[in-house]
Amino acid sequence: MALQINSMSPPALLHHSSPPSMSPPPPPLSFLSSSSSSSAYSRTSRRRRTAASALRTAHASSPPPPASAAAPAPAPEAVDEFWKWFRDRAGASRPAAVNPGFVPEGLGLVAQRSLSRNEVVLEVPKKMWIDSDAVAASDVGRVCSGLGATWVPIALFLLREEGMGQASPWYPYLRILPKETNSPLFWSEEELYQIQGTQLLSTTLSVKEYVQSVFVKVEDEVILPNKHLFPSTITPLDFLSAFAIIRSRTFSGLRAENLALIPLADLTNHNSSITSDASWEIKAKSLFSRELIFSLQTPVSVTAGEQVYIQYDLQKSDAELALDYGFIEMRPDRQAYTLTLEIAESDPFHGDKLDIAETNGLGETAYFDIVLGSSLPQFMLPYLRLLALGGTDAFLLESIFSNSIWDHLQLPVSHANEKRICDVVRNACKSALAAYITSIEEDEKLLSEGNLDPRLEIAVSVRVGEKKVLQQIDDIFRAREEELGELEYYQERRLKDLGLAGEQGEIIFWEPK
Ligand SMILES: C[S@@+](CC[C@H](N)C(=O)[O-])C[C@H]1O[C@@H](n2cnc3c(N)ncnc32)[C@H](O)[C@@H]1O
Repeated sequence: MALQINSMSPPALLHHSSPPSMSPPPPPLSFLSSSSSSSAYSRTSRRRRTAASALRTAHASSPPPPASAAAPAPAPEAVDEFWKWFRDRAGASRPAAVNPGFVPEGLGLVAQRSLSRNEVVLEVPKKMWIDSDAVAASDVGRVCSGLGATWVPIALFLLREEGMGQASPWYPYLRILPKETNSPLFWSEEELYQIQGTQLLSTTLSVKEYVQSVFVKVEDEVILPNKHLFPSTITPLDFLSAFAIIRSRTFSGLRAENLALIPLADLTNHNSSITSDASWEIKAKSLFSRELIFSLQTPVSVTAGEQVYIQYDLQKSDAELALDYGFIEMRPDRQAYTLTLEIAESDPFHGDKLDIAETNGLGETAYFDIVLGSSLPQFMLPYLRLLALGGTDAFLLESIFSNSIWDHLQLPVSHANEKRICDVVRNACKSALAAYITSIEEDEKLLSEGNLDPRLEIAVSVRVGEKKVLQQIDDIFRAREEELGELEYYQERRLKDLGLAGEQGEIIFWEPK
C-alpha cells in the first residue's frame, strides 16, 4: 500500500524490484533488504579462501569439487565439448588465457597463465551471442515479434533450441547451462517459508507472478500455434527457469534491448573483493572490421590456475543479488531496505503535493533505499514532511510558497508534522518487524553456528539484514521523537527572520518609541 501519511495510516513500505529490462511493472511489495553480522562475514571470507585453494587443481576434465552451486555440475566431457565448440566457432587459434573449469561456484574461468590487471582474457564475436538479432534471424524470431521485453524472445529461443537436443547448433552451450541457481525463484514452499515477512519474498512472488502472466500470453500466442517449433510441452516452470537463467547470466549494463547471453563470458563468477564495475566492453573486432566483439578484461592480476572474477554489480543489495544470481555477500553495505512512500490519492492536497514533488525531481511514489549503517537518503525527510503536511500547516501549500516550500521542508515544519512522521514510520517498522518468523538474535545464532545449507544461509542473512535496517529506521525516528520538544519549527524560524523572536525563541515585543 501507499504511505497515506495524512490519514495517519501505516506507510507503504513497498519494495521495488530489479533490472529494468526484465523486471515486472513496479509491484506493490513491502520492505526489501538483506544482511549480515561480522561473524557471518568472516565465514564468507573463509569460504572464499577455501574456494581459491580448490581452484588450483581445477580444469575441465577434473571431477567437480563440492560446489556452492545449486545445480549439479555438467559432466567433464560436456565442458570439453563446449570448449571445442566455442573455439571452433570463434575461430580461435592462439592458446587461450582462460579455460572453462570446475570451481566452487559451478563452472568458472580459470587462468592458464599469469594475467596482469586489465589484460583481455577473452573475446566473443557477436555471431556467438544469443541476443535480439540472433533471435530475429531464427525460426522463433519469425513468430514472436512484438512480444515486448527482449528477454521473452530470448527465453523462447532457448526453449526451442533446448527442445531440438543435439540437432541444435547451440547444443554444446545449452548443455553446460545450469538448470537452476539458488535464487528464491527456484525455492520450494518450505524454503520460501524461511523468508516469510521479507521484502525478498514479496519481490520473489511478484516476479514469479509477472513471469507467469507473460507465459500465459506467450503460450497462447506463440507456443501453441507453432507446434512445429515447440513440439514438446513447455511448462510455466520451464519458462520461469529460462527467465531466471537469462537473468543470472547477463551482464549488468547489457539490459533492455541490449540483453544478450554471451557464451564463455557468462562463465565469469563474482567476487566481492573486486570493486570496479566495468570489466568488459563491446567494440569492433579490429580497426578495419565492423564485426563486434565482447571483450572481457580481468579487473585484477591473476596467477595461473586461479579463477578470473568480476564484480557483478556494486549497487545491488544482498536481496537483489539473491534474487538475480542466487548468492549473497553478507556485507553491511549490501543490507538495504527499500521504503516506498506515496502521496495518497485520497489526500485532500494530492494535486498540490504532487506538483511540489515533481518540481523537485520526485513523483507520486518515491523509493528510498536505506542501507545498514548509513544515514537516511537525502530527500526522505523532506518528502515525508510533504506527505504529512495538513491541518494548520496546510497554508504552506499555497501558491505564494511555491518557490520556497521545498526549502522549508528541509527543516522541521511543525511539532505536529514531525510527530506524525515519527508515528507513521515507527508504526510501520513495528508491524513490518512483527511479520518475520524469527528474531535478530535467533538469526545471528544460526549464522554463527555455520554449516547452513546455501539457501537457508541466504534466507537467514536476508531476513536478519532487513530486520536490522528496520530496527535502525525505528531507532532514528525514536531518537527524533525524543527531541521533538527541542527542534526549531517553521513559525519560530519565521519570527526570527522577521526579528520578532530571540535566539531562544522568546517573543520580542515591538515597542513604539
Ligand atoms: C554468470 S553465471 C557464472 C557461471 C556459473 N558459475 C556457471 O556454472 O555457469 C552466474 C551464476 O554463477 C554462480 N555464482 C557466480 N558467482 C558466485 C559467487 N561469488 N558465489 C556463489 N555463486 C556464484 C551463481 O549461481 C550465479 O547465478
